[in-house]
Formats: sequence, C-alpha cells, structure tokens
Amino acid sequence: MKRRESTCDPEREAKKQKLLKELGNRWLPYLTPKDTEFHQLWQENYSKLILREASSIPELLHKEVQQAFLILRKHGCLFQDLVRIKGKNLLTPVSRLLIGNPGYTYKYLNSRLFTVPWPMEGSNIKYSKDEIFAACRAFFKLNDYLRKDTIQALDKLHLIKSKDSEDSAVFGMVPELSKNILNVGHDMELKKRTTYNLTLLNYMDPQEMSYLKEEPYFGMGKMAVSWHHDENLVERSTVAVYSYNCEGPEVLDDDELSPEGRNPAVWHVGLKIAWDIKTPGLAVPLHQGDCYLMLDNLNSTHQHCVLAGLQPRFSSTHRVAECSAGTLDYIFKQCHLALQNVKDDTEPRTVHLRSMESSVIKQGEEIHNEVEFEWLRQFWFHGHRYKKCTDWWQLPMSELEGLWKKMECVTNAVLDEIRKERWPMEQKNEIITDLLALLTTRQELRMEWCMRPNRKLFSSQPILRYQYLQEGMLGLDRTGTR
Ligand SMILES: O=C(O)CCC(=O)C(=O)O
Ligand SMILES: [Fe+2]
Repeated sequence: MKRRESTCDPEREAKKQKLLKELGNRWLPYLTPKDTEFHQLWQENYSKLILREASSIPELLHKEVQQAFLILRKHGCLFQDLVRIKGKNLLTPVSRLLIGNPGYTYKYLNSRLFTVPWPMEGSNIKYSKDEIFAACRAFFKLNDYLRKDTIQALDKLHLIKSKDSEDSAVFGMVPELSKNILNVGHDMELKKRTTYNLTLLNYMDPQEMSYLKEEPYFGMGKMAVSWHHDENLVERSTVAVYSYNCEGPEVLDDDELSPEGRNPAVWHVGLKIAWDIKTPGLAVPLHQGDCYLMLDNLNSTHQHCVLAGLQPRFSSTHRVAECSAGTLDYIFKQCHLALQNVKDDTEPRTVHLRSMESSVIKQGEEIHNEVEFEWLRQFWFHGHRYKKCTDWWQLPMSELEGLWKKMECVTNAVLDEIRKERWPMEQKNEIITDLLALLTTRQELRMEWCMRPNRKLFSSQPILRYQYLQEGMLGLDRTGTR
C-alpha cells in the first residue's frame, strides 16, 4: 500500500510553471463547430475522440437511461464527493454515484467509491426499491450497448490489430496454428480494453452552484469538471460517456448568444493535448442523448474537461477500472493471507502466531494497513450513502472489520512476543525496524483520517462549503480541481 496520497511531482510542477510563464496572460485558441477548421483540427489532433449523436442510439435505450437518471436523483442517490488534492479536502461540484460489477471499487482523487452493483447475470442483489433496480439495470444495458459500439469504433479506426492484417504482414506466411494464437491474442486485447466494469454517474444543476470555476487556459467559460486525465484505468482502455441534459428548450441560437467561442448555454466536452500550448483546444457541444468515446490512449495523451451549460445535466461515464487491488475478492484474499499466521485453535482476543519470520510479520502488518485505510475507513467515511440503493456492502464490510480486529490482536501479539528473550537480536532488530515504519504510517494515517472533515459538516454549513471551494480555487492556480 502506498504510504500517502500522491503529492505534487516537482518535475511536473516545474514543467507546468514554464508553460504558464510562456503563456503569460493571453488565452490559447480553441475551436467549436462554428469554426471552419474545426473538423480538420478534430481529424488531425483529436481523431480518437468519437461522437455518437443521439439519433444513432436506440430510442428505447434513451428512454430507459434518462428515466434511470431521474429516478436516482429523485431518491437522492447522487452525492458530492469529498476528495483530497495536494493535501487539501475539497468537495466536488458534481454529485456522483458509482454503479458496476458487484464487489468492485474505483479510486479517484484519493477517494475510493464502492459500486452499487448492477444486476449481472447470476447475481442476486437486493435493492432498496424496485425503481432503483430498474435504474441499475438500465445502466447495465447501456454499458453493454457502449461496449459493442466501442469494439466497432476501434475496428473501424484499426486501433486494435485486425485478425489478419499487421501481424500476418510482419510474419509473412503465418501457419494456421500461429494465426489462431494471434486471433486469441487479438480478442483478449480487445476484451481487456472494452469490457467496462463500472460507470461513474455525474450530475450537476448549474443554477444551484453559487460558484463554478472559469476554464483557465482557453477562456472556455464555466467548468463543471476541470481539466484532467481519468485515473486508475486499464492501459489504452476506452472511456465511453452518455450525456443527458434534462430540462428546458435545448436549442438556443448559437451565434446570438456567443458570436465568438462556445455557446455558454450549451454543455460541451473540452479537449486539449497534455503539455501542448501550440495545438488549439476543442470544444464539442453535447446535446440531449449524445455519447462520446475516448478511444485507445486518448485519455493519456490528452486531457478533458466538462464545460457547463445552463440546464441540469447528467452523464454516465463507462470505464475499465484497473481493479487488481480494487475488488472485494482481492481484499478478502489479502486478509486471509495475513491471518494465515494465526493458529486457528485460540479463544477470542488472544492470538497465537505461527511464525515470527520478519517477512511474514511485515506482510501481515502491510495488509493490516491496507484493509484499514484503503477499505474500512474509505467505506465508513462515505457514511451510509450506499444504503440508499442497496445493503449489498453491509455484510462483507462487517466481515472485513472482523478480520481487521483480529489483525489488531496480531499486532499486539507481535509486540508481546518480541519482548521475549528467546529471539536472536538480529531477527528482533529486523522485525522492529519494519514494524516501526508500518506503525508510524498507521498512526499518521489515523490522524489524517480523523482530521478529514465529515460530510455532514460540509452539507449543513454553506459558508464552510464555499470556503473550501475557494481554497481549492486559490490553491490550485490554473489547473483547478475536479
Ligand atoms: O460528464 C462528462 O462528460 C465527463 C465527466 C468526466 O470527465 C469524469 O467524470 O471523469
Ligand atoms: Fe473524466
């Protein structure tokens, strides 16, 4: 487990400051569909961004998904997240909900979100309301639709080596058997990059936000989500977004409202190339039910932001989250590994250790930290938000808590044991050195978690809430917060 949240990388910061200096006070150029070179710029520099207009998506799917968003809003299932950026606690302007494979989690900005499970085949999930079940089912359907659509888009752009093309050309006449192996490899790669395992829903009503940050580089106007790369995704996997602005007349005369630049009444997705101040940015308007795909490595070579319009808007952002250390199965396995060092036959509260091997002790204490800070505290910090939709997490989380309690006893047992004469000095020193580092981390992280403001404080005290947003604004110069 990483000891601390990532702090600011000095090299990146220096690089950023250099670009900002070069930029001075001027705005960088960006294009919208009103500009004649818009499509050319898109083709040349943003070709891995694909827009699917609403009209190309089945009507029934639109209906179900849009209904689902409204149901989740009606039942108060979306929440602003308290995140940590560069050591500061901030409240995201957008409200969010994570839906996805049962037992999966997604970590962004040092905050772990737990999925409200969608009803996959073979899963038996209890939802708090039938309407919420229907909503989760709608996002599961949308997920499947977008997965298939993404495969088509990748194939069309030849972004995944097609079955007989590149590989065969390299190897010349490929024997049948090798060809099959190549095909299997191709299919696995395609699957890896397109099997969305969760979606992060976003919602914001701009009229309810007293303060929204201005886009800092291009002068694109108010942002709902600042420039960023999406984190913790499988390499080169696509992100697929469904966009729904829900009320009011959609079309406002573009040119009348803004003779130059993007129309501030309409929601847009903004794109720019990371670390590049030469290529103009792109602002793509999003109308009701439009989808966009960020294919292949677009998310790492480019950054995106969301530019607010006037109406409330939802989005569903489907991702292949990198979950090697992010599923319930994984953390249970880890806990069982740690507790293999405990003899089974003991009465509660006293544990007998099997081994005092320093590597075994170290591994146990590392897992102890992992389950406490990456799972239990993350889960309880969000209070009972998941209960609004389902009680799915309650049982496994209390099981994890039971395992953690046992690990607390293990730590005490190690400390008792190490005092005894029988252990050679060298072994004692090794254990104590490892233990000291891990227990120091534990203590520091406990303090840090205690200092995290609790969300009740945020929601009940508008002034404090505003103050935090302001701090975020001032502290983060032109990059902003999400
Ligand atoms: O709402 C959108 O269009 C995208 C939101 C986004 O970038 C995110 O949630 O990471
Ligand atoms: Fe994003």
